[in-house]
Amino acid sequence: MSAEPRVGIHPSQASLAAAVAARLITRLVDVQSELGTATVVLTGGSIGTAALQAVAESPAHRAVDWSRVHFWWGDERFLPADDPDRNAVQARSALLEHIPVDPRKVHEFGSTDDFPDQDAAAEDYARQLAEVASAEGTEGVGAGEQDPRLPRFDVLLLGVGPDAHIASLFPELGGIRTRGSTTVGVADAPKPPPQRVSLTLEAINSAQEVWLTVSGSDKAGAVGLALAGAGHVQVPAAGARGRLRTLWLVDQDAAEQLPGRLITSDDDADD
Ligand SMILES: O=C(O)[C@H](O)[C@@H](O)[C@H](O)[C@H](O)COP(=O)(O)O
Repeated sequence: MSAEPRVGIHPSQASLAAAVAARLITRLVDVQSELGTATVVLTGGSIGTAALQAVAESPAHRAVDWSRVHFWWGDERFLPADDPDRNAVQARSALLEHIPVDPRKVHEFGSTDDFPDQDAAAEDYARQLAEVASAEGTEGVGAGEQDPRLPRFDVLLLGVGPDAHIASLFPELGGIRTRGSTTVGVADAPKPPPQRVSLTLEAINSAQEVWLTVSGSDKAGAVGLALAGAGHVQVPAAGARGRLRTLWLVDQDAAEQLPGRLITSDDDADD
């Protein structure tokens, strides 16, 4: 089971980041009231980081019990643990250092400090995912049968590159074609640094809700192609689907080449 994409358009990058933050807070509160613990998968990139900063700045974030939120990442740059280009380092300074997280629930990808290469870091992340999944069991799972190798992802955030990559799954490369594993090491990413680790498309698509957050006219072609139904090997963003909801949250500039039938305001994105 997977959900057809819905699109919400925002006037500017700042209003998009604020809207993603407000949605995320609301979703986490809702999941916590139903299940106790909630799980979010974070993304790197400009809008992903701006949204985390907007969560930190929103007084509403106090409604979330952050000690009962699990944080995972969709991908990571394979660099030293404290490198400022790591998605996790950026997420820490944008949000995680400002809220009372439980450090045992913050699951960063391994770094060059601890692993000889990106494949070893990817294997370790798959092991961590499976371990948390087995501790979680199948209680309170949402739409569809839960993959035993993966915890329940309530919201999975993705950025989209101008080439339509998501996480570190780039067009036509090995990562986007990977089947049968939940994570993958990437050796040849066209966006620096070349060495990265990523969830696979099958892991991404196990999420209850997938939100693709996109800003800027350099992404308009990628958004247009993905929503016009392109194939996921050429246009990885086209393949991202949540089980319950697939939301494209974009700003006006990124929406320039959207197929007309998909143009709605953000208020309609949930209909
Ligand atoms: O490591 C990364 O770079 C990201 O995880 C990547 O998938 C990112 O989200 C997109 O490239 C969009 O990035 P921007 O919003 O900065 O263009």
